Formats: sequence, structure tokens, C-alpha cells
Amino acid sequence: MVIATRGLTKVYGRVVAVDGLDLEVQEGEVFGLLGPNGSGKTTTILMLLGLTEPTRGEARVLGFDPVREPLKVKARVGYLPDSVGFYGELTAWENLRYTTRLLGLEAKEAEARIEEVLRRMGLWEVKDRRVAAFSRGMRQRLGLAEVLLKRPKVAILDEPTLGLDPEAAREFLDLIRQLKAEGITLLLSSHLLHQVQEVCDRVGLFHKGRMVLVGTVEELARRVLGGGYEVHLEATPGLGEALRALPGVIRVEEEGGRYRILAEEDLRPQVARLAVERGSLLGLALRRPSLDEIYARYFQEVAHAA
Ligand SMILES: Nc1ncnc2c1ncn2[C@@H]1O[C@H](COP(=O)(O)OP(=O)(O)OP(=O)(O)O)[C@@H](O)[C@H]1O
Repeated sequence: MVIATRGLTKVYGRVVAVDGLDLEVQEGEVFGLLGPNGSGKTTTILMLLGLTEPTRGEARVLGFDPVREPLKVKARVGYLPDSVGFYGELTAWENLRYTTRLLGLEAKEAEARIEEVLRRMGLWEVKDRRVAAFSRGMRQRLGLAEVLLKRPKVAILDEPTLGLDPEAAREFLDLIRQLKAEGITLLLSSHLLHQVQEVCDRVGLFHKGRMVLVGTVEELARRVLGGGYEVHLEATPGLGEALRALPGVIRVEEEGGRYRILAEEDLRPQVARLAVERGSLLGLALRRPSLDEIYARYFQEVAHAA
């Protein structure tokens, strides 16, 4: 287990920021800590890095206790905070050179690593530009470059796509996929559920300091919505009834020939056959159920039960 916590709790005065967190992240996994602002994601991250002390409970990161061995954790774990602090007056290269000094790398090794990470993040061409002139997306990539200087086994990214336009966010998520392919374990936090769900192997949904749901998106969809598959169909209007009668279909929403079908399995063949038999098939696609919907539905049910 790369990250493990038991009963991890942080209380600020009267606010329980993180409440009895049991979290396990395995080697090579991309795990998303997801939830609205103020739900405890950043506090969790700070405790894992030894930057704030838990009130109760314990954590292990790569086997080290962040409270008692914070330097061992920091040496091995890359951290991208939610607002990255670089020296605006210095160039990208100079900022990273500063970091390599803090890491204690000797000049030759430092310069080789800086070139490597800047090239990877697509920033080599702008290495001599002052960071003050960087866009938010470039700054985030420079933040990830800085994380990689350390050659970490684990990277913890706090709200990595916040403030990025859709294209920059997509590029950033692609970089995260590449890091995963290299075997780096990633923990990332976000309140943009739909955006990061694509890259996460598993997610933990936070609500008021508690991790209320944890699993793959499909598992959560099955547990909360009743089905893990969403088929989108465009066909002749009026097929709702017939679609609902297909075995494995849980719910069908229809809007003028556009259908959203929630199902227990991938029912595209059955749906296609039905659409062709009853008229015409104009479009068919399988979507991952959305975490936003899972989250919303879960809280409707919680509120309803209460
Ligand atoms: N240093 C602090 N002192 C007092 N209260 C705090 C402190 N840090 C966080 N909190 C409170 O703890 C709760 C959890 O905050 P936290 O920042 O961990 O949430 P978050 O999910 O990361 O949200 P965000 O996305 O806004 O960072 C909030 O109610 C917040 O106000």
C-alpha cells in the first residue's frame, strides 16, 4: 500500500475538517479525492505530507509516518499545491534551478533533469521566459515539472486543473495519464468531478470531512444509480416503453428521439437491434456514468432517508 490512513481526523476548533478517514491507495493507482469546496480534501493532503498534524488517527505514506518522518515523506513524494508559488521575476529554468538547489542536486545532474522535465512538459521553448508572463496552464505544467524533478514514486496534486480552460485541462489530464503509465502513484483532489473522473482508477467522494463513497466510477454508479452503464441512443421517437422492457435496463430518459439508458451492462447490441426494428438508428454511444449525477443522487437519498 503506498498510502494508508486509519481514523485520520483533523479538528480545527469546532470544525471537523477530516473525520475518521480510512484511505488506501495502491501502487500505480490514480486515486481522486473528490468533493465540493471545504469538504476536507486539502486538509487530508496536508496531513499526508506532514504539513499539518492530525488530531487523531494515523497515516503511512510509502511506509513512513508523516508526523514522525516528514522529511522522508517529502523526499519521495511530489506535491503540487492548489496555488503554485514561483518567482515571477525568474525564468522557468531559473525557478527549477532554485528547486534543484533545495533538493541538493549537483549542477550537472540538476541541469540534465531540468532539461528533461521541461521538455516533457512542453516548456523547453519558453524556458528563458519570466514566469510572471506564463498563463495558468503553463504555470501548472511548470508545477508538474517541478514535481518530477524529484523523480517521485508518488505525486499528490491539489486541484490540478482548477482555472484551466478545457483544452489546457485535457492536456494536463493527458500528462497525468503518462505519469501513471510510468508507474507513478497519483493522488489528486478536485471538485470538478466530471473532469477528473476520466483519469482516476478509483475515487473517494468527500462530504463534510467524511469520505462517503469509495470505489471505481462503475462501482459507485452501480451502488448509487443501480447501473454502471449509460447508453445514449438517437432514434425514432416513442421507443421509451420498449427500451424499458429490455432485460438489464434500469432507467430510460427520453427527449424527442434522444434517449439516455441506464443499464446493468453494456446493452448497445440489444438497443441497436430494437432501434433498427422499430424505425431507424441515428446514433449510439456508451458513456461512463457521471460522478456529478452519482454524487447528487447519493445526497438526495441521504436527505430522503433522514
Ligand atoms: N487552517 C485552518 N483553520 C481553520 N479551519 C480550517 C483550516 N483549514 C481548513 N479549515 C476548514 O476545514 C474544512 C475543510 O477544508 P479543506 O480546505 O480541507 O477543504 P477542501 O475540500 O480542500 O476545499 P477546497 O477545495 O476549498 O480547498 C473547511 O470547513 C475549512 O474551512
